[in-house]
Amino acid sequence: MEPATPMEISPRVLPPSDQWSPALAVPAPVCRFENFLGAERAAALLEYAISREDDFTAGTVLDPLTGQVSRKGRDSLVLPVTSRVFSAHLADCLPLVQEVLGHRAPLAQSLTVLTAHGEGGHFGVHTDASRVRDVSTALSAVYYLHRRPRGFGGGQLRLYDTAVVDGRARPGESYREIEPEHDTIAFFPSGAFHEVVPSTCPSGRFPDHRFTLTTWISGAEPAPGPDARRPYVWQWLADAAEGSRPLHDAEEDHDGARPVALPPPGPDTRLGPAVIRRTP
Ligand SMILES: O=C(O)CCC(=O)C(=O)O
Ligand SMILES: [Fe+2]
Repeated sequence: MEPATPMEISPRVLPPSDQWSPALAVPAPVCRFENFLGAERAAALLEYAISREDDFTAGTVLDPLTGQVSRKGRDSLVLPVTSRVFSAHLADCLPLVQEVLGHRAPLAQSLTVLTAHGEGGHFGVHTDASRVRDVSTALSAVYYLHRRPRGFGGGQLRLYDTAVVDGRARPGESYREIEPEHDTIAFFPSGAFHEVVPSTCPSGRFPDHRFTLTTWISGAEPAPGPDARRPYVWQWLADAAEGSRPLHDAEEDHDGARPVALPPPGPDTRLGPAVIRRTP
């Protein structure tokens, strides 16, 4: 068959205009790893989380306008933790994550909490501005754990697009949903609006909850002024998140998490841009 000749769409059909006013919907960059810790370590970590049932407390939020700590819009259990091994694994992944997300700022420290969502568990739309030093350069990472077969329903992570209209950014209405699959981790900008949709847990048993290790990764110092090299998407996300930035300069995390320094990536890191480039 002869290939069809392209037809010019006449300007009578599509008249020229100098009045374009594009409304962008920019998806938040996200990077997911499957089998992040591997079956054995993931299973051990899940059993550890379950064994600490009595130590979890109700998760809090920080009101961006008043700086008040409350439980508004959130029903999650939390337990602040640290883990040298988890931090080292994160550090090994970060060069690749930064490349995929178009992230350029240096990263130095992380805060981590274990969380559990059961029947009616949820976390309303928010940014992670209250957890990080500079929301325009920080990363959030959520590592998921659950028993199989899964004892909960729902609980997807919804990552909202940013709408940019006439150069002004605001949270969009469209979103991408991430399934909380066992032994997977999702990295995304802390300035991106996101939520945990309500979960169900028919058995009501703690081992059937939706568990996470949630981490916020920041630079050591607030990033200096506007950075000309910062990709647009990070600037837009930061602009849209501006209203959610807490006013007070908290020294303490509102769920009790403590910052720990990230180690440098290991010398025999398997996960790095160089490894990807060598792949044919
Ligand atoms: O559990 C999740 O999927 C996300 C949790 C979250 O957004 C948070 O703890 O700030
Ligand atoms: Fe969050």
